[in-house]
Amino acid sequence: MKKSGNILIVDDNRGVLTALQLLLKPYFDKITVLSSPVTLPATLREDTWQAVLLDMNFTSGINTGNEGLYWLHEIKKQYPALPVVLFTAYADIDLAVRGIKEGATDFIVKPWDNGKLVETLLNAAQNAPASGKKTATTPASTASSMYWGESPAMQQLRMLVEKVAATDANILITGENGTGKEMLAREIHALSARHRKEMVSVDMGAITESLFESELFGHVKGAFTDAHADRPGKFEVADHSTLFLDEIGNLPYHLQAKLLTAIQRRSIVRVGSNMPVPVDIRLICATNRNLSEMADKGEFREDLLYRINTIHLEIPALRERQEDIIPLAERFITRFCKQYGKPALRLDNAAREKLMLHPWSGNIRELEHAIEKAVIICDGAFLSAGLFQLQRRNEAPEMPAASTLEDMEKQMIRHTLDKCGGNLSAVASQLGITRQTLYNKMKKYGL
Ligand SMILES: Nc1ncnc2c1ncn2[C@@H]1O[C@H](COP(=O)(O)OP(=O)(O)OP(=O)(O)O)[C@@H](O)[C@H]1O
Repeated sequence: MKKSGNILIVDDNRGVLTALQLLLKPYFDKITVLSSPVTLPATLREDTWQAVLLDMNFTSGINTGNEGLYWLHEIKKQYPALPVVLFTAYADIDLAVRGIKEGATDFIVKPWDNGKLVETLLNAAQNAPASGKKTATTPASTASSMYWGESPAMQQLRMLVEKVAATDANILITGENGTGKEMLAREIHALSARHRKEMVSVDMGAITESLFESELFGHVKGAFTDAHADRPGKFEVADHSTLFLDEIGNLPYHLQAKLLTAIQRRSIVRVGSNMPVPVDIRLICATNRNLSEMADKGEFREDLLYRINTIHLEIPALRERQEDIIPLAERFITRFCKQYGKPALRLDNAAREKLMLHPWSGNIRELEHAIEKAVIICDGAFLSAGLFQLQRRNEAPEMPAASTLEDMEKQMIRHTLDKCGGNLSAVASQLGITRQTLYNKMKKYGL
């Protein structure tokens, strides 16, 4: 029988550890046991793992299970795709359900049934990406810098992503502009067995109709005037990898059939050839449009929609997950402070409030840009509300558009001077700069 890779068992009862080592020996290549979770992070780094069996109650006498949940969290932060099975001494369904919500794959109640325990662990190990190769324990931080956030909607999305990333199911990602659809596609690719090859992206909104076939399916030399050599299309380039079709809702109706044929047949034919070339791709599509509504109106082929949305992931708008605004902003601040060689800046209270109240119609992209501008302009230790000139949709800009950073800074100072009736102390404080810096800048810009 083929064994199921490496398993790590954490439990503070040595008798349990010994029993499980004996029981699981025929099923796993390597069984490592830890009687304390303290060394768990280091042990995880030492090898690749297909599953972890994690006790929930470590501190004798305090059987709240919180310590188990804490360690579950720690594992999932670093290794989101690694299956974790919870092991609990009590049939504490609430706790187990909480664990499942927080990313555990399954749970086993003590005293356990041997057959069921083996089955549960083998199932979990099978769900590790890449049949249990390195991806199972590739730290999330190396996958991408995507921040999931604390909101229930994003946590739920994360759970779903961890389940489906390792499969080859076609995925449709929807969400408003700037919600992170492409970033999510990259995250899924990074968590999948296909991550060794780069994901191939195509912006369907940017492809001209005349180039559609050649871009996606390639061409052979002489197929048309400019076809000076054979050239593979994106489908072939993405062979054994992920093909990301962004803005799929912008694909004209008559071209949708051609895309459908390629997906259905799992092969393409280069323009000017009649030889089908098989392709093995995982398809992820994204759009900010409502494809079901488009299908109802006859603007999007229903059969294509059915093909591409085996799994549908909807990213909520940023305004619908307010609790994620400040943590995201703080991540961007750290990143841009490093990028622009600034000391670690912090948001002051008024700025926090302003960011929380803004509707962010441009979602995370808008927030990212707002933070970048504020970090560049800020001179003090705090990012103040005045540094965020946020514009609401359908509202005249607070200031006319500026073409360069200096223009922008000049306009921002002029605008704040007007707003504060020329009170320089108020202007300096609103902009988060010292009076001296304000004088210098006013002099520089002739204000
Ligand atoms: N969860 C996240 N954590 C950190 N940064 C994010 C996250 N989501 C999005 N971003 C950042 O926000 C910006 C927009 O993200 P992305 O391009 O993935 O959005 P999109 O939904 O595909 O946008 P569009 O609809 O315009 O194509 C990017 O710079 C990305 O780095």
